[in-house]
Amino acid sequence: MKKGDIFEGKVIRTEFPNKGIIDIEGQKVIVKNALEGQVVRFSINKKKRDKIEGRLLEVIEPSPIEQPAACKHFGICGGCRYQNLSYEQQLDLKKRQVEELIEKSGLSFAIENIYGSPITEGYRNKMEFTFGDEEKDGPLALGMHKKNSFYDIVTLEDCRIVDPDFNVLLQAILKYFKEKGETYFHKIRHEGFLRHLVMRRSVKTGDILINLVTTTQSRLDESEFVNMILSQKIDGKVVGILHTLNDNLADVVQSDETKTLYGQDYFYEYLYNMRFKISPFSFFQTNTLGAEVLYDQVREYVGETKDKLVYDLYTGTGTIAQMLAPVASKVVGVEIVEEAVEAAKKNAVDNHLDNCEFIAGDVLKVVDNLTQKPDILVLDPPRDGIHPKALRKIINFNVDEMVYVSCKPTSLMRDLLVFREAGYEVKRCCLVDMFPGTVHVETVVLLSQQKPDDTIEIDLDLDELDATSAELKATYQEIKDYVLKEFGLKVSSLYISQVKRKCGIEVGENYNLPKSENARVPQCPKEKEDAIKAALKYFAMI
Ligand SMILES: C[S@@+](CC[C@H](N)C(=O)[O-])C[C@H]1O[C@@H](n2cnc3c(N)ncnc32)[C@H](O)[C@@H]1O
Repeated sequence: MKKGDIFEGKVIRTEFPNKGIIDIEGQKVIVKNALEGQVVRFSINKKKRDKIEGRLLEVIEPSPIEQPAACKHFGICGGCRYQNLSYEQQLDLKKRQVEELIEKSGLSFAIENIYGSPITEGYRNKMEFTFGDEEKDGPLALGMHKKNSFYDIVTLEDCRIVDPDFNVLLQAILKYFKEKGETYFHKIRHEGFLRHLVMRRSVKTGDILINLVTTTQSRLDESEFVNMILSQKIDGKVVGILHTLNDNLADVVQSDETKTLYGQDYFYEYLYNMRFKISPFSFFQTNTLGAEVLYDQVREYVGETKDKLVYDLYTGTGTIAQMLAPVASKVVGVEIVEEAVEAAKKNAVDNHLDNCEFIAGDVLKVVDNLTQKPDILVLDPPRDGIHPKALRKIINFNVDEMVYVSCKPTSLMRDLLVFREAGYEVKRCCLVDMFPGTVHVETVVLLSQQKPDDTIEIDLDLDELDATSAELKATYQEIKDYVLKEFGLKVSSLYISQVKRKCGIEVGENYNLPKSENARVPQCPKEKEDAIKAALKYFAMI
């Protein structure tokens, strides 16, 4: 098998996020965007020692789980990859993908559930559209990057995941600039005017904030642009029109200067009847109704907060912090975007919360100054996860429990391995699908520090436990002694019981039952599990 060779094969599974796996002559080939069950033609485009990648050329046979996509741009637009699956199939696939990642990472915990988004279309409250051309030197386009393309843009006439108002406004703005013969900013030549169009809309009020991002290479007729937008027939209400000037070379929305052309430079969104002021550059969950599902899970995993000090690291506009504040002693939020911190402070005042503190800065540095040990930590970092040095400092807080919210399962797994090294185990985990139609999924985990006294509340009557088991060959003490001698590890009876059950050895019904409903049941770490399994093998029990 060499670069350029063409093959046909059936996709055996789709790994996170959208990697089709095909077995060719016993070798695993990764073909991006190929869906499990499809028969595809592909060419080999990368071959490294342990990794072969193919480029999808054609779907020869559809997958039995596929259905016609509702979106007319599906297959061309690089935005959504799972529009051709029923919502149930999407949820099932995302759950299986994360389960596979857990196993591949050598971690062992179960996903309790995957919670779906309350709405699966028009759920996005924010979208960043890009100006460009549909193909080289084609007419002006405004929309999303085409699938696998860095340059070409597909003009979106009817994007299914944004509010219909966005589609109307997008068309009107594109028409306006086309008629003016305006240019888009060319990423190679660094010439041109139009860069991005960012729209945000409150799901609860219908208020819309529009931000046009351009270079300074041309001039915008501000009042004409504003009047054109205000004359559009939409359901919501445009409350602010902004113009951001950005002459940076990087293809991201950032600001050298932002002018308010009309109305205000913020809007409000509501979560749990609390009001949040959202400014143009501050983070806010893009699926408002989905965010409430996500935060319900965060709240459940955080548990009892009465009289407790909570740190909400990577707090954005302070949503999680303010959701927990009414039932906590104090909440401290840390966020790198100053504008978001200002909004968070204002939000806390508006929501009549006087026990929230928000600190602007990098978590990596700010935690050095947080001398008080929190009772609970909530972590909701950006896609790349937690900076390794920040992770160390977070572990040094030595809290009993942490809730980690992640929008990228692969970076979460990397961070969980570090937490495990430091003695934290995943006690609970669930997924929340905030992004229907796309490959993304949000993961929430509850991490618990394993301590010897965690076992105090466990009801263990060892005599009763296995006395009836025909397979009983070694006592718990003999297993413990063996593991200590051979592996230098101390293991509890609870862990032995857990591993025995995993290995299919009958144990008494009473083992591992906590006395109270809220009692924590620590799970045997992988290293100890392996050692116990070795002992069970030694005593010929498995
Ligand atoms: C996934 S968002 C979570 C925000 C918030 N928890 C929410 O649910 O709306 C991650 C946030 O972390 C912020 N951030 C990124 N890097 C950071 C850093 N090094 N220190 C502090 N905040 C950071 C981002 O600006 C963003 O607001």
